[in-house]
Amino acid sequence: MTYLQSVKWEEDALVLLDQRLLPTKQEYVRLETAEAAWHAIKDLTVRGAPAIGMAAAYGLYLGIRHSAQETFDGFWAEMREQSDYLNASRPTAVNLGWALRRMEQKAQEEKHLPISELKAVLLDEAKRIQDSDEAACRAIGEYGAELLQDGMGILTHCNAGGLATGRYGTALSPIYIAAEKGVHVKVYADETRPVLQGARLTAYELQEAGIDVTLICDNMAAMVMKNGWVDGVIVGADRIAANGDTANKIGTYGVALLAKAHNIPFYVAAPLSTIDIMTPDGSAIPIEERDESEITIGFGTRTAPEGVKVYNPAFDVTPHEYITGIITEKGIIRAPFAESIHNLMNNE
Ligand SMILES: CSC[C@@H](O)[C@@H](O)C(=O)COP(=O)(O)O
Repeated sequence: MTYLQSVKWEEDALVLLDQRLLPTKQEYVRLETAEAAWHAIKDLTVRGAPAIGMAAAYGLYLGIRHSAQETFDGFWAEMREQSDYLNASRPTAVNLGWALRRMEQKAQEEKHLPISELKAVLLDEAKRIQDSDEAACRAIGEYGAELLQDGMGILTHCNAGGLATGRYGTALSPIYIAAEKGVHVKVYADETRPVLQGARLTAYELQEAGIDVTLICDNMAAMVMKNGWVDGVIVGADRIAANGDTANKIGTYGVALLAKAHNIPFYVAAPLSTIDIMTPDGSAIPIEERDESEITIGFGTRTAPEGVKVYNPAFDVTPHEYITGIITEKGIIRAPFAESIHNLMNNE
């Protein structure tokens, strides 16, 4: 399988695959400041919840690596400021805040170190966040692959594949791992309006990996299900509330309703870092609204009248009652989700 790494630490800089350019161009951008990382997260150069978390962790290191502070208190004040700044780049994916908190916790644990050594420890922590995320994605794939059988049709929405994280991704990981074991499914990839992560990224990476993929417009999912071509849905997540309600790319809720209507199991695949036990239910998940130009001038051509009112939420929330199971690196959890999530997170 072709493996395009979307987040790398290379020669003292954060290096990101520019996901806005795929599938026609593969270009990496080199970022050396927290401001550059903030903009890359905001403008979707790097995207997908876990990758946003990794980029933020490296971004925080970039923000403090030249700090002239000599005491921990001074350094900590600067670090908190940079962390709050990066945390404000996008509101929905909880992995962003999760990764920043993990960096802060590391700084507190190692506060006795001289500042120069503490900086090195923080860079190591960012690398560890990336490594543990990639391992979690592989484990998600192992659990999820058990749900798949040769010849099944699987529908997915947005990009929660290797381009959203490491080699395997979250929602696509079961498909890749199953293929490694000789179990081949047929994937239907929703193109995912407005910015087409499904078309540009999911269809691209599955095709590169030699997986049978068929691209459909979002509004074709019902027909494809009615035709009997879909045996299961697997999507990623940007934030999962304590009761299992799940925020994912806009359109996911509609897919879940369709799956329910057609009696098709609907799975969410996500690492534990995407579960936010501080958010009681979906109504408390902040939903990012993005610029109207994503809809009116999507790809360089104006497709709507000047001045038309536009509503552009980037995510929606699927209530837990439409979710068959959540595939995590610790196994598949099922209803009652509040209880399953509580048990899972308290055993961590
Ligand atoms: C792996 S993140 C979950 C995805 O399914 C999806 O919602 C996503 O990639 C997030 O969207 P994006 O706005 O591209 O960052």
